[in-house]
Amino acid sequence: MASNTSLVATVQVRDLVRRYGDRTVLFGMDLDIEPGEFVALLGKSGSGKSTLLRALAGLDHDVDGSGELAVPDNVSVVFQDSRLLPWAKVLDNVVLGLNGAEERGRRSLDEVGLAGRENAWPNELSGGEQQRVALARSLVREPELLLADEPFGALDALTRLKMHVLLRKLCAAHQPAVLLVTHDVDEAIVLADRVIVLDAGRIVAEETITLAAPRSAADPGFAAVRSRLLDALGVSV
Ligand SMILES: Nc1ncnc2c1ncn2[C@@H]1O[C@H](COP(=O)(O)OP(=O)(O)OP(=O)(O)O)[C@@H](O)[C@H]1O
Repeated sequence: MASNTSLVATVQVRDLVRRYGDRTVLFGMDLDIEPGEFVALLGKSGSGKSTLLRALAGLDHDVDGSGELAVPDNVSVVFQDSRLLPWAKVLDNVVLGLNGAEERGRRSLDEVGLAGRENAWPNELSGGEQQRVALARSLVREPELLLADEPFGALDALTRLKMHVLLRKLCAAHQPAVLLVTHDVDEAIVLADRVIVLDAGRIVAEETITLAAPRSAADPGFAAVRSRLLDALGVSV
């Protein structure tokens, strides 16, 4: 018998307006993110990307605005800096606030390639390793929605590429819906199912990425998507 259950979007944003004082930075935004969908958000500096992410994370109590937001209860956020507690060891950072989750925490550390580092202090890890811990801390909570604000922005190019591979693997395993804020057009194309371009608080372009895996910048299809996105960003090459 055919099922008539319809897919309910994990994120529903309707007519979202956000203002700092008398300055409007999001102008009536609409956005749906489906379960397990990976959406990347591109935009120039100041276009409103972090404001949108903070609204979805419920971290924007200081901002005026209106509109409707539906997000799941179980949301994890990863920022550019890992925000690990310096006085807690790696495993304790991962399972902070979760009772009896040590075994799950160990498995998460294993998944991000940090088995054996459970008892290290955060300052004994490289920047890339600290971001791996931040990912483990998010994913151990099995979020329905993962919000990531430039999570690889502070990493060197090689580490960033390794983190792309890791994030794809983790998303395939855990299937959260993802909203990734990034300045990096290639990162967006490599990782996302859909890329959205924001300009001055409005969505000005959207691309569904259908390139076959592994996605390579050498692929002509990749170059075509990149060129359209750069156009939308107002960058001529
Ligand atoms: N707390 C705040 N008070 C006043 N204005 C703010 C505040 N936070 C952000 N803004 C302004 O809102 C606009 C959008 O900021 P937002 O941080 O969302 O942009 P962004 O696209 O994430 O930029 P970036 O890529 O540089 O991080 C910017 O012009 C910024 O100056």
